[in-house]
Amino acid sequence: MLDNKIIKIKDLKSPKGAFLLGHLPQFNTYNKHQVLERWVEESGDLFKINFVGKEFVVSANPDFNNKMLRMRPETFKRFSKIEEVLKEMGVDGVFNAEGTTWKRHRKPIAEALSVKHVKAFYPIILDKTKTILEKFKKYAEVEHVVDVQKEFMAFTIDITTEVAFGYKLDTINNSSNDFQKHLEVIFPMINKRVTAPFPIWRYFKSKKDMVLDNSLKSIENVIYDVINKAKRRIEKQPKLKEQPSNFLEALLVENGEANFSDEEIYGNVFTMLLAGEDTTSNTLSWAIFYLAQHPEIVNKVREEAIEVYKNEVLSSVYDDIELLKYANAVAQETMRLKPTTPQLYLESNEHIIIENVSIPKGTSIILQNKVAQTQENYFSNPNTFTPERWLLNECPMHEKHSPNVMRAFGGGARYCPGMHLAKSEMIVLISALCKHFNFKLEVKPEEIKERFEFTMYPENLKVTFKAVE
Ligand code: HEM
Repeated sequence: MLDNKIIKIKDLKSPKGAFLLGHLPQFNTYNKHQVLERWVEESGDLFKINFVGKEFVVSANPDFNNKMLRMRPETFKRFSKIEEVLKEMGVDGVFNAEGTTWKRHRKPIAEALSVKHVKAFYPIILDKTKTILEKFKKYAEVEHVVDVQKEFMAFTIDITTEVAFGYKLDTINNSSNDFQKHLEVIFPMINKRVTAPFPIWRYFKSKKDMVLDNSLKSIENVIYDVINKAKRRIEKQPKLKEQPSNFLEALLVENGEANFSDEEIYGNVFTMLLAGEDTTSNTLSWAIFYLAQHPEIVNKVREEAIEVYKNEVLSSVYDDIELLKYANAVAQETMRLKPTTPQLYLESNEHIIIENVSIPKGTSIILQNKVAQTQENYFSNPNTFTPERWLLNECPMHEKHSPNVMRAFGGGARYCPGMHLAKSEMIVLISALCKHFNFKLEVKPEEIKERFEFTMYPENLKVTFKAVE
Protein backbone atom coordinates (compact mmCIF):
# COMPACT_ATOMS: atom_id res chain seq x y z
CA MET A 1 0.00 0.00 0.00
CA LEU A 2 2.95 2.33 0.46
CA ASP A 3 4.34 2.79 -3.09
CA ASN A 4 2.46 5.05 -5.45
CA LYS A 5 0.85 2.37 -7.58
CA ILE A 6 -2.93 2.55 -7.45
CA ILE A 7 -4.36 -0.74 -6.21
CA LYS A 8 -7.73 -1.85 -7.50
CA ILE A 9 -10.10 -4.07 -5.57
CA LYS A 10 -9.60 -6.83 -8.12
CA ASP A 11 -5.88 -6.81 -7.20
CA LEU A 12 -6.55 -7.49 -3.50
CA LYS A 13 -5.87 -10.91 -2.04
CA SER A 14 -8.75 -13.16 -1.05
CA PRO A 15 -8.94 -16.06 1.41
CA LYS A 16 -9.91 -19.44 0.05
CA GLY A 17 -13.64 -19.60 -0.73
CA ALA A 18 -16.16 -22.03 -2.22
CA PHE A 19 -17.20 -22.32 -5.88
CA LEU A 20 -20.22 -20.04 -6.66
CA LEU A 21 -21.11 -19.38 -2.99
CA GLY A 22 -17.74 -17.70 -2.37
CA HIS A 23 -17.08 -17.07 1.32
CA LEU A 24 -20.71 -17.28 2.41
CA PRO A 25 -20.63 -20.83 3.85
CA GLN A 26 -17.73 -19.95 6.18
CA PHE A 27 -19.31 -16.62 7.18
CA ASN A 28 -22.69 -18.20 7.89
CA THR A 29 -21.88 -18.86 11.53
CA TYR A 30 -22.47 -17.41 15.00
CA ASN A 31 -18.94 -15.98 15.28
CA LYS A 32 -18.52 -13.95 12.10
CA HIS A 33 -15.94 -11.66 13.67
CA GLN A 34 -13.63 -14.59 14.41
CA VAL A 35 -13.95 -15.80 10.84
CA LEU A 36 -12.84 -12.33 9.74
CA GLU A 37 -9.93 -12.50 12.21
CA ARG A 38 -8.80 -15.82 10.71
CA TRP A 39 -8.99 -14.35 7.23
CA VAL A 40 -6.84 -11.39 8.34
CA GLU A 41 -4.19 -13.92 9.37
CA GLU A 42 -4.51 -15.63 6.00
CA SER A 43 -4.71 -12.62 3.67
CA GLY A 44 -3.32 -9.58 5.53
CA ASP A 45 -5.07 -6.44 6.77
CA LEU A 46 -6.77 -5.54 3.47
CA PHE A 47 -8.45 -8.16 1.33
CA LYS A 48 -11.66 -8.99 -0.52
CA ILE A 49 -14.31 -11.64 -0.04
CA ASN A 50 -17.52 -12.43 -1.90
CA PHE A 51 -20.90 -13.78 -0.94
CA VAL A 52 -22.50 -15.45 -3.97
CA GLY A 53 -20.71 -13.00 -6.28
CA LYS A 54 -21.36 -9.84 -4.20
CA GLU A 55 -17.96 -8.40 -3.33
CA PHE A 56 -16.86 -6.94 0.03
CA VAL A 57 -13.59 -5.34 1.04
CA VAL A 58 -12.37 -6.20 4.55
CA SER A 59 -9.94 -3.87 6.29
CA ALA A 60 -8.19 -4.46 9.61
CA ASN A 61 -5.79 -1.59 8.96
CA PRO A 62 -6.41 1.04 11.67
CA ASP A 63 -5.17 4.03 9.62
CA PHE A 64 -7.28 3.04 6.67
CA ASN A 65 -10.31 2.46 8.90
CA ASN A 66 -9.84 5.71 10.73
CA LYS A 67 -9.80 7.63 7.46
CA MET A 68 -13.03 6.00 6.30
CA LEU A 69 -14.78 6.62 9.61
CA ARG A 70 -13.78 10.27 9.45
CA MET A 71 -15.11 10.68 5.91
CA ARG A 72 -18.72 10.31 7.09
CA PRO A 73 -21.37 11.21 6.29
CA GLU A 74 -20.15 12.58 2.93
CA THR A 75 -17.94 9.86 1.42
CA PHE A 76 -19.03 6.83 3.45
CA LYS A 77 -22.28 5.68 5.01
CA ARG A 78 -23.36 2.62 6.94
CA PHE A 79 -24.24 -0.46 4.85
CA SER A 80 -27.41 0.51 3.00
CA LYS A 81 -28.89 -2.77 4.18
CA ILE A 82 -28.79 -1.54 7.80
CA GLU A 83 -30.89 1.46 6.88
CA GLU A 84 -33.25 -0.68 4.79
CA VAL A 85 -33.76 -3.31 7.48
CA LEU A 86 -34.25 -0.83 10.33
CA LYS A 87 -36.58 1.41 8.33
CA GLU A 88 -38.62 -1.61 7.37
CA MET A 89 -39.00 -2.28 11.12
CA GLY A 90 -40.26 1.29 11.51
CA VAL A 91 -37.04 2.52 13.14
CA ASP A 92 -36.01 5.84 11.62
CA GLY A 93 -33.37 7.23 13.98
CA VAL A 94 -29.83 8.58 14.14
CA PHE A 95 -28.13 5.17 13.79
CA ASN A 96 -29.59 4.46 10.36
CA ALA A 97 -30.06 8.02 9.09
CA GLU A 98 -27.63 9.24 6.43
CA GLY A 99 -26.41 12.50 4.85
CA THR A 100 -28.25 15.68 5.83
CA THR A 101 -30.97 13.69 7.62
CA TRP A 102 -28.27 12.21 9.86
CA LYS A 103 -26.90 15.71 10.59
CA ARG A 104 -30.37 16.86 11.59
CA HIS A 105 -30.76 13.87 13.93
CA ARG A 106 -27.28 13.81 15.41
CA LYS A 107 -27.16 17.28 17.02
CA PRO A 108 -30.17 16.96 19.36
CA ILE A 109 -29.32 13.30 20.13
CA ALA A 110 -25.74 14.18 21.09
CA GLU A 111 -27.08 17.07 23.15
CA ALA A 112 -29.67 14.87 24.89
CA LEU A 113 -26.87 12.41 25.84
CA SER A 114 -24.31 15.08 26.76
CA VAL A 115 -22.40 14.98 30.06
CA LYS A 116 -24.77 17.64 31.40
CA HIS A 117 -27.80 15.46 30.79
CA VAL A 118 -26.12 12.22 31.89
CA LYS A 119 -25.43 13.99 35.17
CA ALA A 120 -29.16 14.66 35.49
CA PHE A 121 -29.89 10.97 34.77
CA TYR A 122 -27.35 9.85 37.37
CA PRO A 123 -29.93 9.11 40.13
CA ILE A 124 -31.40 6.46 37.81
CA ILE A 125 -27.98 4.79 37.43
CA LEU A 126 -27.50 4.86 41.21
CA ASP A 127 -30.90 3.41 41.91
CA LYS A 128 -30.40 0.49 39.50
CA THR A 129 -26.86 -0.13 40.74
CA LYS A 130 -28.17 -0.40 44.32
CA THR A 131 -30.88 -2.79 43.18
CA ILE A 132 -28.49 -5.15 41.41
CA LEU A 133 -26.01 -5.04 44.32
CA GLU A 134 -28.80 -6.15 46.66
CA LYS A 135 -29.63 -9.00 44.33
CA PHE A 136 -26.00 -10.13 44.09
CA LYS A 137 -25.76 -9.96 47.90
CA LYS A 138 -28.61 -12.47 48.13
CA TYR A 139 -26.97 -14.65 45.48
CA ALA A 140 -23.68 -14.56 47.43
CA GLU A 141 -25.44 -15.74 50.62
CA VAL A 142 -26.57 -18.96 48.95
CA GLU A 143 -23.54 -19.29 46.60
CA HIS A 144 -25.87 -19.12 43.63
CA VAL A 145 -24.16 -19.60 40.25
CA VAL A 146 -24.93 -16.38 38.41
CA ASP A 147 -25.55 -16.02 34.68
CA VAL A 148 -24.00 -12.54 34.71
CA GLN A 149 -24.83 -11.77 31.09
CA LYS A 150 -28.54 -12.15 31.88
CA GLU A 151 -28.26 -10.07 35.06
CA PHE A 152 -26.37 -7.24 33.37
CA MET A 153 -28.87 -7.22 30.51
CA ALA A 154 -31.61 -6.66 33.09
CA PHE A 155 -29.52 -3.88 34.64
CA THR A 156 -28.96 -2.04 31.34
CA ILE A 157 -32.56 -2.58 30.18
CA ASP A 158 -33.82 -1.01 33.40
CA ILE A 159 -31.44 1.93 33.08
CA THR A 160 -31.98 2.44 29.36
CA THR A 161 -35.77 2.30 29.44
CA GLU A 162 -35.89 4.72 32.36
CA VAL A 163 -33.24 7.02 30.89
CA ALA A 164 -34.75 6.78 27.39
CA PHE A 165 -38.32 7.56 28.32
CA GLY A 166 -38.94 7.31 32.06
CA TYR A 167 -40.30 3.76 31.90
CA LYS A 168 -39.69 1.93 35.22
CA LEU A 169 -39.37 -1.76 34.51
CA ASP A 170 -37.49 -3.49 37.36
CA THR A 171 -36.33 -6.32 35.12
CA ILE A 172 -33.58 -6.89 37.70
CA ASN A 173 -36.16 -8.32 40.13
CA ASN A 174 -38.68 -9.49 37.60
CA SER A 175 -36.85 -11.06 34.72
CA SER A 176 -39.93 -12.07 32.78
CA ASN A 177 -41.61 -8.80 31.88
CA ASP A 178 -43.21 -8.51 28.45
CA PHE A 179 -41.37 -5.39 27.33
CA GLN A 180 -37.98 -7.03 27.76
CA LYS A 181 -39.19 -10.19 26.00
CA HIS A 182 -40.22 -8.09 23.01
CA LEU A 183 -36.90 -6.24 22.96
CA GLU A 184 -34.94 -9.50 23.08
CA VAL A 185 -36.56 -10.56 19.81
CA ILE A 186 -35.24 -7.55 17.90
CA PHE A 187 -31.40 -7.77 17.89
CA PRO A 188 -30.99 -11.32 16.60
CA MET A 189 -33.52 -10.53 13.84
CA ILE A 190 -31.65 -7.36 12.79
CA ASN A 191 -28.46 -9.42 12.66
CA LYS A 192 -30.17 -12.14 10.65
CA ARG A 193 -31.72 -9.75 8.15
CA VAL A 194 -28.68 -7.50 7.65
CA THR A 195 -26.52 -10.53 6.85
CA ALA A 196 -29.15 -12.47 4.85
CA PRO A 197 -28.14 -12.93 1.17
CA PHE A 198 -31.82 -12.63 0.12
CA PRO A 199 -34.73 -10.77 1.85
CA ILE A 200 -36.98 -13.80 1.99
CA TRP A 201 -39.17 -12.25 4.75
CA ARG A 202 -40.55 -9.78 2.19
CA TYR A 203 -42.15 -12.66 0.30
CA PHE A 204 -42.74 -15.24 2.96
CA LYS A 205 -43.08 -14.65 6.72
CA SER A 206 -41.72 -17.39 8.96
CA LYS A 207 -42.93 -17.85 12.53
CA LYS A 208 -39.95 -15.80 13.74
CA ASP A 209 -40.87 -12.94 11.36
CA MET A 210 -44.40 -12.93 12.76
CA VAL A 211 -43.12 -12.91 16.34
CA LEU A 212 -40.93 -9.94 15.35
CA ASP A 213 -43.91 -8.05 13.87
CA ASN A 214 -45.87 -8.64 17.06
CA SER A 215 -42.98 -7.46 19.27
CA LEU A 216 -42.45 -4.34 17.14
CA LYS A 217 -46.14 -3.48 17.39
CA SER A 218 -46.16 -3.88 21.17
CA ILE A 219 -43.05 -1.72 21.62
CA GLU A 220 -44.50 0.91 19.28
CA ASN A 221 -47.72 1.14 21.32
CA VAL A 222 -45.81 1.64 24.57
CA ILE A 223 -43.40 4.24 23.16
CA TYR A 224 -46.07 6.36 21.42
CA ASP A 225 -48.10 6.42 24.59
CA VAL A 226 -45.07 7.65 26.54
CA ILE A 227 -44.22 10.29 23.91
CA ASN A 228 -47.70 11.81 24.21
CA LYS A 229 -47.54 11.79 28.00
CA ALA A 230 -44.07 13.43 27.96
CA LYS A 231 -45.29 16.21 25.68
CA ARG A 232 -48.15 16.99 28.06
CA ARG A 233 -45.84 16.84 31.09
CA ILE A 234 -43.39 19.34 29.59
CA GLU A 235 -46.25 21.74 28.82
CA LYS A 236 -47.47 21.53 32.41
CA GLN A 237 -44.04 21.67 34.10
CA PRO A 238 -41.82 24.27 32.37
CA LYS A 239 -38.93 23.45 34.73
CA LEU A 240 -38.46 20.21 32.76
CA LYS A 241 -37.26 22.42 29.89
CA GLU A 242 -34.25 23.35 32.02
CA GLN A 243 -33.69 19.95 33.56
CA PRO A 244 -35.31 17.13 31.59
CA SER A 245 -35.51 13.95 33.66
CA ASN A 246 -34.95 11.54 30.75
CA PHE A 247 -33.69 11.28 27.17
CA LEU A 248 -37.17 11.63 25.61
CA GLU A 249 -37.86 14.87 27.50
CA ALA A 250 -34.35 16.11 26.62
CA LEU A 251 -35.01 15.28 22.97
CA LEU A 252 -38.39 17.04 22.95
CA VAL A 253 -36.72 20.06 24.56
CA GLU A 254 -33.66 20.04 22.23
CA ASN A 255 -35.87 19.37 19.20
CA GLY A 256 -35.74 23.05 18.05
CA GLU A 257 -34.17 23.20 14.59
CA ALA A 258 -34.43 19.45 13.94
CA ASN A 259 -38.21 19.64 14.19
CA PHE A 260 -38.60 15.87 14.48
CA SER A 261 -41.84 14.20 13.49
CA ASP A 262 -43.39 11.83 16.03
CA GLU A 263 -42.08 8.93 13.89
CA GLU A 264 -38.55 10.29 14.18
CA ILE A 265 -38.88 10.79 17.94
CA TYR A 266 -40.13 7.22 18.15
CA GLY A 267 -37.24 6.01 15.92
CA ASN A 268 -34.69 7.68 18.16
CA VAL A 269 -36.15 6.43 21.42
CA PHE A 270 -36.17 2.94 19.92
CA THR A 271 -32.58 3.44 18.73
CA MET A 272 -31.55 4.26 22.29
CA LEU A 273 -33.11 1.04 23.52
CA LEU A 274 -31.27 -0.99 20.90
CA ALA A 275 -27.94 0.84 21.08
CA GLY A 276 -27.74 1.21 24.84
CA GLU A 277 -28.46 -2.26 26.20
CA ASP A 278 -26.46 -5.16 24.79
CA THR A 279 -23.39 -2.99 24.17
CA THR A 280 -23.10 -1.96 27.82
CA SER A 281 -24.19 -5.27 29.38
CA ASN A 282 -21.81 -7.27 27.17
CA THR A 283 -18.89 -5.05 28.18
CA LEU A 284 -19.78 -5.46 31.86
CA SER A 285 -19.93 -9.23 31.42
CA TRP A 286 -16.53 -9.31 29.75
CA ALA A 287 -15.18 -7.16 32.61
CA ILE A 288 -16.33 -9.79 35.13
CA PHE A 289 -14.79 -12.49 32.92
CA TYR A 290 -11.38 -10.86 33.48
CA LEU A 291 -11.93 -9.70 37.07
CA ALA A 292 -12.83 -13.24 38.14
CA GLN A 293 -9.44 -14.36 36.83
CA HIS A 294 -7.53 -11.47 38.45
CA PRO A 295 -8.26 -11.06 42.19
CA GLU A 296 -5.29 -8.66 42.45
CA ILE A 297 -7.08 -6.30 40.05
CA VAL A 298 -10.32 -6.63 42.03
CA ASN A 299 -8.33 -5.58 45.12
CA LYS A 300 -6.99 -2.50 43.39
CA VAL A 301 -10.48 -1.43 42.26
CA ARG A 302 -11.66 -2.01 45.85
CA GLU A 303 -8.85 0.09 47.36
CA GLU A 304 -9.72 2.94 45.00
CA ALA A 305 -13.43 2.66 45.86
CA ILE A 306 -12.68 2.85 49.61
CA GLU A 307 -10.44 5.86 49.04
CA VAL A 308 -13.06 7.72 46.98
CA TYR A 309 -16.39 6.94 48.64
CA LYS A 310 -15.25 5.54 52.00
CA ASN A 311 -18.06 3.69 53.81
CA GLU A 312 -20.75 4.47 51.26
CA VAL A 313 -22.21 1.55 49.31
CA LEU A 314 -21.44 3.20 45.99
CA SER A 315 -20.24 6.45 44.52
CA SER A 316 -23.27 8.69 45.00
CA VAL A 317 -21.76 11.90 43.61
CA TYR A 318 -21.56 12.09 39.82
CA ASP A 319 -18.25 13.99 39.85
CA ASP A 320 -16.62 11.11 41.79
CA ILE A 321 -16.64 9.10 38.57
CA GLU A 322 -13.66 11.18 37.46
CA LEU A 323 -11.77 9.91 40.51
CA LEU A 324 -12.48 6.24 39.82
CA LYS A 325 -9.58 6.05 37.38
CA TYR A 326 -8.70 2.42 37.96
CA ALA A 327 -12.31 1.25 37.51
CA ASN A 328 -12.33 3.28 34.29
CA ALA A 329 -9.08 1.57 33.21
CA VAL A 330 -10.72 -1.83 33.80
CA ALA A 331 -13.61 -0.85 31.50
CA GLN A 332 -11.18 0.50 28.89
CA GLU A 333 -8.99 -2.60 28.95
CA THR A 334 -12.08 -4.79 28.66
CA MET A 335 -13.19 -2.88 25.56
CA ARG A 336 -9.70 -3.22 24.05
CA LEU A 337 -9.67 -7.02 24.36
CA LYS A 338 -13.40 -7.68 23.96
CA PRO A 339 -15.01 -4.85 21.99
CA THR A 340 -18.71 -5.55 21.78
CA THR A 341 -18.77 -4.20 18.22
CA PRO A 342 -15.64 -5.82 16.76
CA GLN A 343 -16.50 -4.67 13.25
CA LEU A 344 -18.42 -1.89 11.52
CA TYR A 345 -20.00 -2.05 8.08
CA LEU A 346 -19.64 0.87 5.64
CA GLU A 347 -20.42 1.66 2.00
CA SER A 348 -18.82 4.32 -0.23
CA ASN A 349 -21.06 7.12 -1.53
CA GLU A 350 -18.54 8.11 -4.21
CA HIS A 351 -15.33 6.95 -5.85
CA ILE A 352 -12.35 7.65 -3.60
CA ILE A 353 -8.67 6.75 -3.36
CA ILE A 354 -7.42 6.03 0.17
CA GLU A 355 -3.77 5.11 0.73
CA ASN A 356 -3.40 4.21 -2.96
CA VAL A 357 -6.42 1.93 -2.92
CA SER A 358 -9.12 2.82 -5.43
CA ILE A 359 -12.57 2.36 -3.92
CA PRO A 360 -15.41 2.71 -6.46
CA LYS A 361 -18.79 4.19 -5.49
CA GLY A 362 -21.06 1.61 -3.86
CA THR A 363 -18.23 -0.57 -2.45
CA SER A 364 -19.18 -2.44 0.72
CA ILE A 365 -16.43 -2.45 3.33
CA ILE A 366 -16.19 -4.37 6.59
CA LEU A 367 -13.96 -2.56 9.09
CA GLN A 368 -12.51 -5.22 11.38
CA ASN A 369 -11.44 -2.92 14.21
CA LYS A 370 -10.77 -5.53 16.89
CA VAL A 371 -7.66 -6.95 15.26
CA ALA A 372 -5.44 -3.86 15.77
CA GLN A 373 -6.57 -3.53 19.39
CA THR A 374 -4.98 -6.89 20.14
CA GLN A 375 -1.82 -6.58 18.03
CA GLU A 376 1.75 -6.36 19.33
CA ASN A 377 2.47 -3.38 16.99
CA TYR A 378 0.02 -1.26 18.97
CA PHE A 379 -0.02 -2.65 22.51
CA SER A 380 2.77 -4.42 24.41
CA ASN A 381 1.75 -7.86 25.67
CA PRO A 382 -1.50 -7.40 23.74
CA ASN A 383 -3.28 -10.44 25.08
CA THR A 384 -2.81 -9.77 28.77
CA PHE A 385 -5.48 -7.94 30.75
CA THR A 386 -3.53 -4.97 32.15
CA PRO A 387 -5.70 -2.00 33.17
CA GLU A 388 -2.53 -0.12 34.24
CA ARG A 389 -1.74 0.59 30.61
CA TRP A 390 -4.61 3.11 30.66
CA LEU A 391 -3.26 5.04 33.66
CA LEU A 392 -1.21 7.94 32.41
CA ASN A 393 1.49 7.75 35.06
CA GLU A 394 1.86 3.98 34.84
CA CYS A 395 1.73 3.68 31.09
CA PRO A 396 5.51 3.96 30.39
CA MET A 397 5.95 0.44 31.76
CA HIS A 398 4.49 -0.62 28.44
CA GLU A 399 6.60 0.18 25.42
CA LYS A 400 3.73 0.18 22.99
CA HIS A 401 0.49 1.96 23.73
CA SER A 402 -1.67 3.30 20.89
CA PRO A 403 -5.04 4.48 22.23
CA ASN A 404 -5.78 6.01 18.84
CA VAL A 405 -6.42 2.54 17.33
CA MET A 406 -9.22 1.90 19.85
CA ARG A 407 -12.54 1.89 18.01
CA ALA A 408 -14.80 0.36 20.66
CA PHE A 409 -17.04 3.45 20.42
CA GLY A 410 -16.50 3.91 16.66
CA GLY A 411 -14.87 7.01 15.23
CA GLY A 412 -15.25 10.30 13.36
CA ALA A 413 -18.43 12.35 13.54
CA ARG A 414 -20.56 9.23 14.09
CA TYR A 415 -18.74 7.94 17.18
CA CYS A 416 -21.08 6.63 19.87
CA PRO A 417 -23.06 9.51 21.45
CA GLY A 418 -24.01 7.20 24.35
CA MET A 419 -20.38 6.93 25.46
CA HIS A 420 -20.73 9.13 28.60
CA LEU A 421 -23.83 7.28 29.70
CA ALA A 422 -22.25 3.87 29.06
CA LYS A 423 -19.02 4.79 30.84
CA SER A 424 -20.91 6.16 33.85
CA GLU A 425 -22.95 2.96 34.15
CA MET A 426 -19.91 0.73 33.79
CA ILE A 427 -17.54 2.62 36.10
CA VAL A 428 -20.08 2.93 38.93
CA LEU A 429 -21.06 -0.73 38.75
CA ILE A 430 -17.52 -2.17 38.29
CA SER A 431 -16.29 -0.09 41.24
CA ALA A 432 -19.20 -1.05 43.52
CA LEU A 433 -19.07 -4.75 42.57
CA CYS A 434 -15.36 -4.96 43.40
CA LYS A 435 -15.91 -3.03 46.65
CA HIS A 436 -18.43 -5.60 47.88
CA PHE A 437 -17.57 -8.89 46.21
CA ASN A 438 -14.93 -11.33 45.04
CA PHE A 439 -15.75 -13.38 41.95
CA LYS A 440 -15.11 -16.96 40.97
CA LEU A 441 -15.49 -18.36 37.46
CA GLU A 442 -17.60 -21.51 37.53
CA VAL A 443 -16.58 -22.47 34.00
CA LYS A 444 -13.06 -22.83 32.60
CA PRO A 445 -12.10 -19.59 30.77
CA GLU A 446 -11.54 -21.52 27.52
CA GLU A 447 -15.15 -22.77 27.68
CA ILE A 448 -16.46 -19.20 27.58
CA LYS A 449 -16.92 -18.35 23.92
CA GLU A 450 -17.24 -15.10 22.01
CA ARG A 451 -20.62 -15.04 20.34
CA PHE A 452 -21.68 -12.43 17.78
CA GLU A 453 -25.31 -11.39 17.30
CA PHE A 454 -24.89 -7.83 15.98
CA THR A 455 -22.93 -7.32 19.22
CA MET A 456 -20.36 -9.69 20.72
CA TYR A 457 -20.97 -11.28 24.13
CA PRO A 458 -19.54 -14.07 26.30
CA GLU A 459 -21.48 -17.28 25.99
CA ASN A 460 -21.56 -19.62 28.95
CA LEU A 461 -20.18 -17.15 31.51
CA LYS A 462 -21.10 -18.44 34.96
CA VAL A 463 -19.79 -16.81 38.12
CA THR A 464 -20.28 -17.03 41.89
CA PHE A 465 -20.04 -13.95 44.08
CA LYS A 466 -18.54 -13.94 47.57
CA ALA A 467 -19.34 -10.95 49.76
CA VAL A 468 -16.33 -9.12 51.21
CA GLU A 469 -16.37 -9.24 55.04
C1 HEM B 1 -20.18 0.05 26.19
C2 HEM B 1 -21.26 0.54 25.60
C3 HEM B 1 -21.33 0.98 24.17
C4 HEM B 1 -20.51 0.68 23.11
C5 HEM B 1 -19.26 -0.19 23.11
C6 HEM B 1 -21.04 1.37 21.95
C7 HEM B 1 -20.48 1.31 20.69
C8 HEM B 1 -20.97 1.98 19.59
C9 HEM B 1 -20.40 1.94 18.27
C10 HEM B 1 -19.15 1.15 17.88
C11 HEM B 1 -21.15 2.70 17.46
C12 HEM B 1 -20.93 2.96 15.97
C13 HEM B 1 -20.09 4.21 15.87
C14 HEM B 1 -19.62 4.54 14.47
O1 HEM B 1 -20.30 4.24 13.49
O2 HEM B 1 -18.52 5.12 14.37
C15 HEM B 1 -22.22 3.25 18.25
C16 HEM B 1 -23.19 4.10 17.78
C17 HEM B 1 -24.23 4.57 18.52
N1 HEM B 1 -24.44 4.37 19.87
FE1 HEM B 1 -23.25 3.31 21.13
N2 HEM B 1 -22.17 2.04 22.32
C18 HEM B 1 -22.39 1.84 23.66
C19 HEM B 1 -23.42 2.35 24.42
C20 HEM B 1 -24.39 3.21 23.97
C21 HEM B 1 -25.44 3.78 24.77
C22 HEM B 1 -25.60 3.57 26.28
C23 HEM B 1 -26.22 4.53 23.94
C24 HEM B 1 -27.44 5.35 24.27
C25 HEM B 1 -28.32 5.04 25.16
C26 HEM B 1 -25.66 4.44 22.62
C27 HEM B 1 -26.15 5.07 21.50
C28 HEM B 1 -25.59 5.02 20.24
C29 HEM B 1 -26.15 5.69 19.07
C30 HEM B 1 -27.41 6.53 19.04
C31 HEM B 1 -25.29 5.42 17.99
C32 HEM B 1 -25.44 5.89 16.55
C33 HEM B 1 -24.61 7.16 16.31
C34 HEM B 1 -24.65 7.70 14.90
O3 HEM B 1 -24.86 6.95 13.96
O4 HEM B 1 -24.44 8.92 14.75
N3 HEM B 1 -24.55 3.63 22.66
N4 HEM B 1 -22.09 2.81 19.55
